[in-house]
Amino acid sequence: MYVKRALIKLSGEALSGPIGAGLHGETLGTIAADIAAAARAGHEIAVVVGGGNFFRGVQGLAKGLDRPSADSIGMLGTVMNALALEHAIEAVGVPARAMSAIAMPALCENYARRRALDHMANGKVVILGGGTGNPFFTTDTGAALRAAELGCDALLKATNVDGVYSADPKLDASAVRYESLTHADAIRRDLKVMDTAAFALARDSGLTIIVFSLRNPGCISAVLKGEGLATLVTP
Ligand SMILES: Nc1ncnc2c1ncn2[C@@H]1O[C@H](COP(=O)(O)OP(=O)(O)OP(=O)(O)O)[C@@H](O)[C@H]1O
Ligand SMILES: O=c1ccn([C@@H]2O[C@H](COP(=O)(O)O)[C@@H](O)[C@H]2O)c(=O)[nH]1
Repeated sequence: MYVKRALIKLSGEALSGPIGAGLHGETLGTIAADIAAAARAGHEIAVVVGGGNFFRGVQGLAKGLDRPSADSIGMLGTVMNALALEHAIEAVGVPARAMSAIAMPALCENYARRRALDHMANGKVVILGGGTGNPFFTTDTGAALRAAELGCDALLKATNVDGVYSADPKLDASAVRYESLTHADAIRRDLKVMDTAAFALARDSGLTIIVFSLRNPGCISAVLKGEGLATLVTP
């Protein structure tokens, strides 16, 4: 499917490239160039960034933090990624605006739906940090929420696997890849590529999810044109 207005959920872990944690400059540059090319080609783009390359709430729980504190640290990690991506996209000549669900006005704009829509209409790539702004959620759910409220044509989940499998392909070599499935299938089979809340919100909003790997340069532009290897999760 051709996607004019897209919400791209970018895995934080993918931004760490071969170093496995934090930010890998070359990987960040490659992804930013791909997003910039898509914006130049006329796609309206909002990006929700994950934070797995810096911190996930579960890591904090293991250190004895309570869930809200641990999740707050995780959300801060996503804002760090948003600022890095904003800079990398602007460095290749496309205007971008980082917006945070948690107010930190010295660093970036607060997220506001109408303002984000204005930026997109004016050709800016909007990068959304802070997830939903609430603990007990993930950036996948944040991505489904923003995709619905910004009227996006699809949610692109850009990650480190090339689609949705019958089980986690990193843990089960016999897992079978789906070309397409429904949100209800994904929830019923408890497929962990996204959390259940994200699948349910996408289902209730009639939002198609496209899951694909970030491994190949140019993959985001290709998927937006309806090309490339991906799994479609449809209503
Ligand atoms: N059924 C499945 N099909 C495909 N991938 C699956 C499945 N079950 C679990 N996974 C795993 O889901 C992961 C995708 O999550 P991703 O890396 O995008 O994490 P995230 O939490 O959304 O982002 P971050 O890296 O920022 O934490 C893959 O690493 C993959 O191994
Ligand atoms: O709405 C949200 C989004 C995220 N968090 C916390 O941030 C980390 C990193 O996000 P990922 O989706 O795993 O990339 C997550 O583990 C949560 O701890 C949040 O609290 N609320």
